[in-house]
Amino acid sequence: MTMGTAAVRVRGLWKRFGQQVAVAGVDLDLPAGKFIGLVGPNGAGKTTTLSMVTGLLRPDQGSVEVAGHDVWRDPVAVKARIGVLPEGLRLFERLSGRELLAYTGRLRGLPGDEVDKRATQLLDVLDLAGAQHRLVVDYSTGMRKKIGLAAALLHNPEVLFLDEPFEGVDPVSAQTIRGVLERYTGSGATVVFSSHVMELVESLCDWVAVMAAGRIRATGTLADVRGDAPSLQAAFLELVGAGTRDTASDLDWLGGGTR
Ligand SMILES: Nc1ncnc2c1ncn2[C@@H]1O[C@H](COP(=O)(O)OP(=O)(O)OP(=O)(O)O)[C@@H](O)[C@H]1O
Repeated sequence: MTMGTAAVRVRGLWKRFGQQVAVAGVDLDLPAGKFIGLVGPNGAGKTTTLSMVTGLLRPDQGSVEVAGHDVWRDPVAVKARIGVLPEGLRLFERLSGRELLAYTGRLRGLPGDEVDKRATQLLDVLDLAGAQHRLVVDYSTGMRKKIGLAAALLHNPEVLFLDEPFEGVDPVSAQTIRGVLERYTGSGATVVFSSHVMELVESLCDWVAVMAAGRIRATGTLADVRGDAPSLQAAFLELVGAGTRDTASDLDWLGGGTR
């Protein structure tokens, strides 16, 4: 894939769960080689969108292309080119971290010695070398994110999708993950990650898509989306119209007063 082409191209994407419309007609072009943040409040539809984009959830309507291939017509081509760290990551709990990477690498069709080499480096960079022979079931939340990230990177994907990768991760591990991702995008790969933490997106991303109530509300470079607002957070609150409600008056019983 050449620079300048879209890493992800979404057209007319819809998903309903019963009465609930989770994704309401999303169109999105995400440029290759960027660090991209998909931001929005809880329930905006980020996870549902990423699940459909990565071939984990079938859309009601619409199309998705990743790295030039249609996700639903050509799933094998797409899955070979992407890495995914899903929300609520499920791992093989009774494997050690090292075994999990070995298994993932072989599933990806990599030769055994290459898997060993890459696994050793990833475990080292992600500060998991000391825990590599412990079972995944005994890993902490942050360690699980890191081993999940290692598994998603092992085959050197063109596009990496991360759903809330920093949730439950301590600042030191977050810095480590960040370093790995920056190096990876620096080499021309694309990272798409979802988050509701604006400061994080602002400090990491060069491109953002703002989502609310199942729709894309703004998309573009960080500077474009931020506009004249002092921060992405402020721009975001303006976009989704959440800055005006006086929440304090709704909770007048909270603190002090009657119990
Ligand atoms: N499997 C499901 N069944 C029913 N409703 C669902 C399902 N998955 C998502 N939803 C609903 O769709 C909407 C979008 O959810 P989604 O998880 O995509 O949001 P999100 O932006 O990822 O939120 P968060 O930041 O809280 O993870 C929500 O109203 C949610 O309740």
